Amino acid sequence: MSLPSAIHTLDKDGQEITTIGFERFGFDSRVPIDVLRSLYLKPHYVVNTSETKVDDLDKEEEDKQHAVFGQGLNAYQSKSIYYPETASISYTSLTRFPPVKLLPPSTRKRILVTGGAGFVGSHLVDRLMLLGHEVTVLDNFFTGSKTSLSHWVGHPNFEMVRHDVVEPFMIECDQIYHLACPASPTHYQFNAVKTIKTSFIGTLNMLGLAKRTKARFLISSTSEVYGDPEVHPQHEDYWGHVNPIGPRACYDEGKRVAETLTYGFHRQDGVDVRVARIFNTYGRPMNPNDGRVVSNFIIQALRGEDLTVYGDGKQTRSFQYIHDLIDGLIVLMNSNETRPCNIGNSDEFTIGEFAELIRDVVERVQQEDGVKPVGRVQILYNKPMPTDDPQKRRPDTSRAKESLQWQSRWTVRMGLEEMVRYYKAKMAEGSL
Ligand SMILES: O=c1ccn([C@@H]2O[C@H](COP(=O)(O)OP(=O)(O)O[C@H]3OC[C@@H](O)[C@H](O)[C@H]3O)[C@@H](O)[C@H]2O)c(=O)[nH]1
Repeated sequence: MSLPSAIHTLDKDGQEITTIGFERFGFDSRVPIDVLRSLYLKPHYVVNTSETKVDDLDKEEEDKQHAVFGQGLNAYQSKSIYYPETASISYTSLTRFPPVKLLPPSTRKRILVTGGAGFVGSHLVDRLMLLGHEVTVLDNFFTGSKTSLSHWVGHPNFEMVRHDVVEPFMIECDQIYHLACPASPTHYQFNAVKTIKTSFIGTLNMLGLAKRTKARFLISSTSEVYGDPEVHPQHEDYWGHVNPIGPRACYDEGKRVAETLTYGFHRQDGVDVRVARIFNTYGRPMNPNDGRVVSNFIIQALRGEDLTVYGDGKQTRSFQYIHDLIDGLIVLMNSNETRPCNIGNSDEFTIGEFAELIRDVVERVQQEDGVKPVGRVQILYNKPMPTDDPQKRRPDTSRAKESLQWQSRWTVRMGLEEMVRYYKAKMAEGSL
């Protein structure tokens, strides 16, 4: 089989990205990008009809799709085979796990990741596993999915537990990445009381665990703690402008109280803490139905539907690709920085400009793949602005630069191209 040409990704300085991660603060987080892609860009479903045999699909279509991203690397994924005639599905298991680093016990860490089956969590877990650590994932699967980590199930370094962090959990560990909480406005507003309970009680439980085990504790906070900011760009010293009773408050105020708790345990009990304030992040496997702007616009453009901008489209956001965020989280965890740290990309767009960029990227990818456009999708400005939607948002990342020597490497366009290709492949499979 002839392989489609591999994707070359250039960073902001025009250098090809072949490896992700850094060696910093005595912790080496580098892994080849192709190995990571072979895990997260693999199509999930193979559709099996009476005309096609599963074996043919495995060898031909799936490997071809996969090779675009993985440069011919073997796929380390279980498969989900869908039989439309009987509306049933069968799952295959792995015969071999992706190779992980062999670390001596002195450097191998026992790491707990709450929300590890979610969008950010699953990328973090892939990275920590490949680096050779022992990883335990807690997830209640409200927004996370088991399939995002199915390639690790059964691995001796990996455990996945269905658990809701609002209940206490006991385990011996060295580091805790506490990510559990729905993050898209649609999901976190679905059950506001549950969201604030997750941030408050869930964080209280995990800090209690960190205190008992003396584990280092990192919480994923958010740019939403700045609310609808009156200071631009947002530096960590800015206290924010949040409506405490509005529809976003369950998330904003939940994360603010989670930060307060974190520093309470730090001052009172000496818990070793790290606080990442995460700005808008995108990438696969962002839930295509979670309502966030990046997945909405990409899917609309791929389907030939008009793009729905809320309000006048003059509100701004700054989007970072998932790999930059994971680099930032790992560097922060292993640094000595105990103050809150913004992790984001400072390239700022109005949402109107961003809609144009996505339309452009989708058209370019379609052209490269020889797809004839039926017509140009339109950008519509006739939807109401959601209540309390922040008017502008851009991180001041000077603290991360100075203290972590971290800054984003991915251009927004490069990340979007990878994501567009992934969703396009999923649509071609019929699984989106
Ligand atoms: O279809 C859409 C979706 C969204 N939007 C707009 O696009 C902007 C971004 O919206 P998103 O829902 O993607 O994300 P928001 O910035 O509102 O919230 C996010 O903030 C940071 C993170 O903590 C969370 O991921 C999320 O809460 C908003 O102004 C929104 O009104 C559209 O114009 N059209």
